[in-house]
Amino acid sequence: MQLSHVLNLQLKLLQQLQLEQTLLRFSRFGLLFSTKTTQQAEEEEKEHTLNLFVHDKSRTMSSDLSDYKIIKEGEAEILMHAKNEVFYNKTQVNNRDISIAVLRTFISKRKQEHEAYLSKRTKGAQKISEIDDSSELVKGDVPDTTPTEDHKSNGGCGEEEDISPEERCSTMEEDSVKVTEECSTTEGQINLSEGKGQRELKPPRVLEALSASGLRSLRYAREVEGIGQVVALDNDKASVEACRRNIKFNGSVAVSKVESHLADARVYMLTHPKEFDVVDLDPYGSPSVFLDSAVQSVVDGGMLMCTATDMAVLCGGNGEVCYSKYGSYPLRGKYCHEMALRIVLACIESHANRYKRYIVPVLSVQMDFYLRVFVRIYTSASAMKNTPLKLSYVYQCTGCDSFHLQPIGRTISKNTSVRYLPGFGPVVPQECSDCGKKFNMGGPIWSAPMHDQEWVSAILADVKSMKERYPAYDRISAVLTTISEELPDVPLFLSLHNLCATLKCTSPSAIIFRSAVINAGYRISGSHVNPLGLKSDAPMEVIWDIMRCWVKNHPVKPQPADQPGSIILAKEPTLQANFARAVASLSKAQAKKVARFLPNPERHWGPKLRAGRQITSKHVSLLGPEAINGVLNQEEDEEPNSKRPRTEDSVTS
Ligand SMILES: C[S@@+](CC[C@H](N)C(=O)[O-])C[C@H]1O[C@@H](n2cnc3c(N)ncnc32)[C@H](O)[C@@H]1O
Ligand SMILES: [Zn+2]
Repeated sequence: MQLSHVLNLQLKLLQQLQLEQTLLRFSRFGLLFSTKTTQQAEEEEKEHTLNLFVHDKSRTMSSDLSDYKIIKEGEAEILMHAKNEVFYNKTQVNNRDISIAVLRTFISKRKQEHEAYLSKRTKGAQKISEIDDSSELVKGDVPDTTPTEDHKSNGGCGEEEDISPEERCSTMEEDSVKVTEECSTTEGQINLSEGKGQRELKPPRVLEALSASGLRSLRYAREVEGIGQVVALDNDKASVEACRRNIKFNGSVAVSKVESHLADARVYMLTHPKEFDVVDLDPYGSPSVFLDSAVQSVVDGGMLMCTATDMAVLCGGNGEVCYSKYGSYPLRGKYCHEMALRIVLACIESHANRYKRYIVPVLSVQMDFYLRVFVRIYTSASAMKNTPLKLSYVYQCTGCDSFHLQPIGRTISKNTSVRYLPGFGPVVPQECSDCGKKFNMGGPIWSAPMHDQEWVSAILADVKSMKERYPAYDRISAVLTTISEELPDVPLFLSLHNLCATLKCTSPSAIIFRSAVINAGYRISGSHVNPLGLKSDAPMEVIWDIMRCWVKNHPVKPQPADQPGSIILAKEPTLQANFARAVASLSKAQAKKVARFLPNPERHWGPKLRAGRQITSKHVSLLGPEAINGVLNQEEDEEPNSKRPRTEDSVTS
């Protein structure tokens, strides 16, 4: 809707309400105590904001209202300058919708955990009281189990003693600790109100560290029930100005909940340690420079939400750049988008470990042109020792599609103690046992689960229960459905097309291949990052045996003997593959014909540049070739789709 049209409507409304103008007003933009309906009051607030905006001489943008339009996403509305469309990136609606869904689930889980904590404490208190009664103590001697304000909470650790978990853990031997994790924070336990165990659970405080025009913060404040204060930061003056205007434009709920600051997010987060239940990082490009301060700003049991749009870097375009930013080497396999997720998770874990903290991923999504991870953060020097068990290097064969994971650490358990040791290696010989070629080594990556399937089900159920509240419902429910069916304990995936390209054979259908894997006694699933990706716990030699059997029935043309495919096919299979269709060869969603992958809703569905910058071919690493092609093709006035590569996203299930 045009802004002038909105203004006209609002002015008409104002004339009708002239008599009511003398009604009490608590603050310029605050609550109205009047006979007006809430909607009328909100409309008036908007008009007031617009008037102030028009007469405000200090703003940096044009005062011609026709230069602005109102953008509505979810329940939030923002004013956007026509010349600065970077203030609104429509493609990020999926990102914001998923974040809202995770936030809703976080609030409900946090409440459940708090209730469980309280009931545990009450039972504990009763027990102590019984013991004390039986030992004939006077009433006043019964210890008070209510956590005090001064008590140092560690998400449940160290509640009984006035000793920090760090202190407790530092008294332990270096590589041998009790299995009973005295210091570890039970996953799922939460910080109670800013690190101080309290009976009352305060609404969660959210920090949107890189907020731009504040759309995300406004959506959080207006759409997520039970949310507390939302702090929106940006180091760009025009963005903060826009954000403040938008807060006012969104009425009293937004005004009371969202505050905007001009600040460098890194400084702000460092100076607000363990203060926010949720920290949201949504940068242009890489989040790497924000991670160290972000992991420190989250309360124990709180959540870090983090976007990365530098997919070209994370996917191996410039391996050395990725290493410098994230501390991991990417590989250019078909699984590179999942590897990107796992590189970011490993990087966050590494920053968390510096502060005796560790992460528990609840959801990791790669979609459109970016990735987004949602991890909870806990403090425990003891649990942190498990980090090397959750990280692996990846050996990727340069000749065939084989890959192998090399865990960084291992443990030996004896009675009640665990010894932490370096991993055995190498897990592969110098030359690939399938095709004889050498390996590239990438990583380290996060090789533990990157989603918590219980969370995924809860998020999906929540999304389905309020379809109309998610503008990107179709897309996010499809992605969440596919994630809910991913094998949780199998990092990375195979590409059936690549296997066939190596052997130069025709491809079996996914159902036939899946059946053969299942019939051989292994598990197999899809992957949300690639409609053609197949996750399986079957070892590579089993996969190649299945393919050898397939080629026996579907012969290939003779190839030079030194080709990887020829070397693989020269060996006889030790396993007799059974291609009979297995019941589980279709996932539940596939069987029910539930959408798992959706095409992009429109052309040029991609990222945007910082305010004021023009897209050129130099931006390929930030935006990806698709977006670049789109813009450059448009510039050249060519048919925009003519040069665009067909993306995997555009394949429907
Ligand atoms: C991609 S935009 C954020 C979009 C927003 N989260 C949303 O959903 O609409 C990234 C923002 O980060 C801001 N930014 C970059 N570096 C920053 C820093 N060090 N501190 C604070 N803000 C920063 C930029 O000015 C920009 O507005
Ligand atoms: Zn090989």
